[in-house]
Amino acid sequence: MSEHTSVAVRDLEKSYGNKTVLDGLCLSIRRGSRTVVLGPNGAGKSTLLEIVATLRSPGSGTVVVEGQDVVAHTRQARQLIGLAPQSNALDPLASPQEVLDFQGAVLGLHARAARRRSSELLDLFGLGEHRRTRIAKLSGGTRRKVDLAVALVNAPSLVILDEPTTGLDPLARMDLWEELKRLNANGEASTLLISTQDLHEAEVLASDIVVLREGNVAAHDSPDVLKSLVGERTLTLALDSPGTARALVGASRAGFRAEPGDPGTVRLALPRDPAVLRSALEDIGSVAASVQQMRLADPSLDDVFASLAAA
Ligand SMILES: Nc1ncnc2c1ncn2[C@@H]1O[C@H](COP(=O)(O)OP(=O)(O)OP(=O)(O)O)[C@@H](O)[C@H]1O
Repeated sequence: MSEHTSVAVRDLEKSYGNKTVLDGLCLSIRRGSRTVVLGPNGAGKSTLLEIVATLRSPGSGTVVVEGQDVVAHTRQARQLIGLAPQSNALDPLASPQEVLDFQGAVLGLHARAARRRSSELLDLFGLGEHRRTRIAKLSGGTRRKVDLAVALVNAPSLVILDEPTTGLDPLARMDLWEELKRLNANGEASTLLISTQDLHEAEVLASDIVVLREGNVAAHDSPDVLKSLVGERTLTLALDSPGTARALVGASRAGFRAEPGDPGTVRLALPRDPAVLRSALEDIGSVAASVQQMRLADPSLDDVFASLAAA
């Protein structure tokens, strides 16, 4: 296992009855990354995360977290992991302070140390004003922050989040995404492993994306690299008349495509070759006076998902 690897998964197999969910899966999760696992329903995302989190046993294969094998050294591995489960599992009648103190006690901290850690985490998440409010009275977004705070009591090296923003409103989700990025940047959650169904969430959060398909890894790379693999960056120009657009397409040395069904526009997959790019810019320059609008579009994670996960 390299010093840059937080989680090393080798030949992981898991079946339920005769249904194979993970089929010899291999994966290295980069230390310091925000790794987001994507895949269609039933692809095995939760199963994978639960095995890494020591909540489920592998059928065969190995999972090593920060140097600790999750089967051979479950207790040691568990101490390195912070887990915020998919559904809200907190006692609705307890307060954030009580929940955090309790978690500290479960982890074996003395009362004073547990209280100190609770206070640090309440401050870190801006939960001070809610420290004595019953969980049941908190908003969904604030509860999710308490979940996260609970996951961080043991100052884990790896934080695992299964669908962290499900059920939250758009503002609460954005707030939580910012929080997660901040925690990752300041080292409180130095490696994040997150599953989601939501491509926008992946787009905002991920430094690395893993796409699962048929029990194995279909792709694992940065969002930008994955997007560049499945699609092209395109430039669309709206010109002042369909005639100018036709003339530009006809005279172009760089091979513009006309946008079907949209007269007066031309579309160019941005060339990677600098010489071709220059000639495209010269062609565009020749009709510069006619350009009304320009739009640059990147391939999206939807394109990545459609191409890799559903293939
Ligand atoms: N305890 C279990 N017993 C039997 N089958 C299970 C069990 N847990 C999961 N499965 C099945 O294993 C497959 C993978 O489930 P898993 O929850 O890991 O996928 P997922 O990618 O997280 O799905 P989703 O996106 O729907 O949450 C599914 O077909 C599911 O029905």
